[in-house]
Amino acid sequence: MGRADSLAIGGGIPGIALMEAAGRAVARAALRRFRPCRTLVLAGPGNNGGDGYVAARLLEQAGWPVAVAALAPPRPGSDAALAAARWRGPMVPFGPDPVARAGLVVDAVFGAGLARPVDGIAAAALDACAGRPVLAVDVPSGVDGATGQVRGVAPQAALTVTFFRLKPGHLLLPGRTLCGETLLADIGLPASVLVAVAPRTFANGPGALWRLPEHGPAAHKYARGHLTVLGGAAMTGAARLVAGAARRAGAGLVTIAAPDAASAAVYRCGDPGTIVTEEPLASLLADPRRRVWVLGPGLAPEPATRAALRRIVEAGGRQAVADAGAVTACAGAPEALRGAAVLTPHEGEFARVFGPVAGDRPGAARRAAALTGAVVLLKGPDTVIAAPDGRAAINANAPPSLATAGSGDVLAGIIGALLARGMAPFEAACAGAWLHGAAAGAAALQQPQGLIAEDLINFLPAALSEACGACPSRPVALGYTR
Ligand SMILES: NC(=O)C1=CN([C@@H]2O[C@H](COP(=O)(O)OP(=O)(O)OC[C@H]3O[C@@H](n4cnc5c(N)ncnc54)[C@H](O)[C@@H]3O)[C@@H](O)[C@H]2O)[C@@H](O)CC1
Ligand SMILES: [K+]
Repeated sequence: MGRADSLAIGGGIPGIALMEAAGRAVARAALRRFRPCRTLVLAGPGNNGGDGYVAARLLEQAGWPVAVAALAPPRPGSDAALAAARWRGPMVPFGPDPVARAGLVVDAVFGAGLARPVDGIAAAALDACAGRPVLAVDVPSGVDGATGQVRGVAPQAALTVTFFRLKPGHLLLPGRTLCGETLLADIGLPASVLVAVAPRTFANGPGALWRLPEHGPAAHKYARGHLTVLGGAAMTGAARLVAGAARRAGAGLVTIAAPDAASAAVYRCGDPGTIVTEEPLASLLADPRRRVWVLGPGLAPEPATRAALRRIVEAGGRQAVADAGAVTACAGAPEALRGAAVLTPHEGEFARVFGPVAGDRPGAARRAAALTGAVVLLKGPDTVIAAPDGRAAINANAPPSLATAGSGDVLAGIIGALLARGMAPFEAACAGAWLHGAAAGAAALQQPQGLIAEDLINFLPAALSEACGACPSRPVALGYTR
């Protein structure tokens, strides 16, 4: 964001014009969302505070009773100093006391320039915001815009107004929750600066599905991909969920390869696809049409699992999704994951192989992707998908109902199916995470309580149809003649 600002300023847009636009967006949001009330603007010494002075002036012009409390004066000659000079209304001492008397607090203490944990009187004033309506400028002060983590303290905002584009901290937890509702305002930065900035972090959406390869009318099931799920002898339900999800997500053919002991259980519980048992891996790998493999759900984290992954990867021309046991089987030997297409660990599994996430999900996922050469999908309510080339997407459409056993198996199956259908690993993982959340969202509308992973599978076709149906590049149907 800093680079976008300076490119725009270098391109002839004055910094104060951007600040005026930002402050105007904040004032407008206050006028729309809150009733006129005694309003306190907490202003920091940087440009975030500058936005606050502008908002204070405009709200006062709208007739609201406004006061500003400044943590420290802006640097002389800065845009923020100019914005502060244009504020002629009352100043009150900074601290918790004026916060306690305010009907609305505009939090303009720190934004993108947060440099260290918030402490002292700034922390006391922000702590005093608890229970009061807070409108945060750019981000609730104390939330790290790059990681979503709280540094020191941060208030719970009812509304956050941010500028130009969302930042990772608006999507990652706990930042996303602390923002309350997030409103994105256009402050006149031209979209062309994005090309120059070339961001490597994205908010995940259904866009990757628009590139789902299409198959002509003559395509047979192998053209839509043959997916093999390597299942274990215990926890047979996991392989079943993977296979069921993969079939609903459009794989042409799905096979579960499982030990003999598992077959009765797999058959008994529904219709997962084809099942082969006790067939040596070598003979399964002899068929080149078995291009995509999902390993892990229901497999034990043991050397045999690791060896199976290596054999599949080293067979060449194969894509492997490693989940759960297939990931943790490589604890202490992350290089064994090299050559896999997509890894889908949750934070605990991730830590066992790559070390603790330590509050930086995008950073941790990127490091693991660079180390293994695989796309790393770090699961959670704020799933991060990182590619070895440094791209990362943050997925924020997952409802809490997804936190249930088997939900990760469904995700692995979706990703496997999208790979089988010809998507590239990063796109398949991004699209898979989105579909998973969209299916859960649709399920929650029909059935707000009691969602289980099996139900999720049934909502996949609708989620897939909706996401693909939104595709602008699809040809328009010509209709039929009678
Ligand atoms: N031209 C621009 O760059 C624009 C910036 N905008 C606003 O500017 C903000 C970024 O401005 P800045 O880069 O000036 O940064 P901030 O205003 O977020 O904060 C920087 C200031 O806070 C101090 N500081 C940082 N962490 C501290 C801590 N923990 N305790 C005490 N002091 C601390 C720094 O020493 C510095 O003085 C954005 O969040 C946005 O609100 C908007 O006005 C749009 C235009
Ligand atoms: K702020």
